[in-house]
Amino acid sequence: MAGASSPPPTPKSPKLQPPLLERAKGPSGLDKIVLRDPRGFTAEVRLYGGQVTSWKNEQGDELLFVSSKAVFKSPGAIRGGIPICFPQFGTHGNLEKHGFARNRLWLVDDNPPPLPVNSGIKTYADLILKPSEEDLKIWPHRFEFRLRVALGPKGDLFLTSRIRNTNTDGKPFSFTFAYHTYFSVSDISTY
Ligand SMILES: O=P(O)(O)OC[C@H]1O[C@@H](O)[C@H](O)[C@@H](O)[C@@H]1O
Repeated sequence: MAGASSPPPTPKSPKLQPPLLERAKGPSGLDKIVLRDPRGFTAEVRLYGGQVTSWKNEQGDELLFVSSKAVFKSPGAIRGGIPICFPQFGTHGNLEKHGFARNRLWLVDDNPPPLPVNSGIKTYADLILKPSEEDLKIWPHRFEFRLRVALGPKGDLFLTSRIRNTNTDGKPFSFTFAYHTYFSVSDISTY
């Protein structure tokens, strides 16, 4: 029809090539996603905790620390990598230390709302955490926590967190949050 204009296309994130993203099993049989960048960097994110537990450069050097005694199953938290402290950091509230997100099973987010496209990012994975009915008993706020883990063009690791209030009554809530990074160091005595 003359004069009609169609809406601009919604920007789409680049589609992942299957070899770059792989679902795999961790030491305790838990699902993890392995991200492989064509340039040789890799990262692993576990559904348990939405926790990044490995980040390697193109030489295969591990950049994160994970304790050899780490336990990868409920109800504990994985000691190492990048635990996500939410909805409480440390003991700043009445919840268990560092909140419960780090010891919940996250899901793969198959349909995340778009994020600004960074053309240098070829590999990323999206996870989502929503509270269970049990969680709502200890923290009565409905939310969607979306996490994108991405490898950038120089091997940088990008974590993008989006937390949405889905309370049906629109009631606001506050929270504290941290990426509790455990970086690998060659000699702790020099730090
Ligand atoms: O021992 P958690 O509960 O995994 O917490 C990890 C660390 O969290 C930090 O905030 C504390 O200062 C450390 O003492 C603690 O080791």
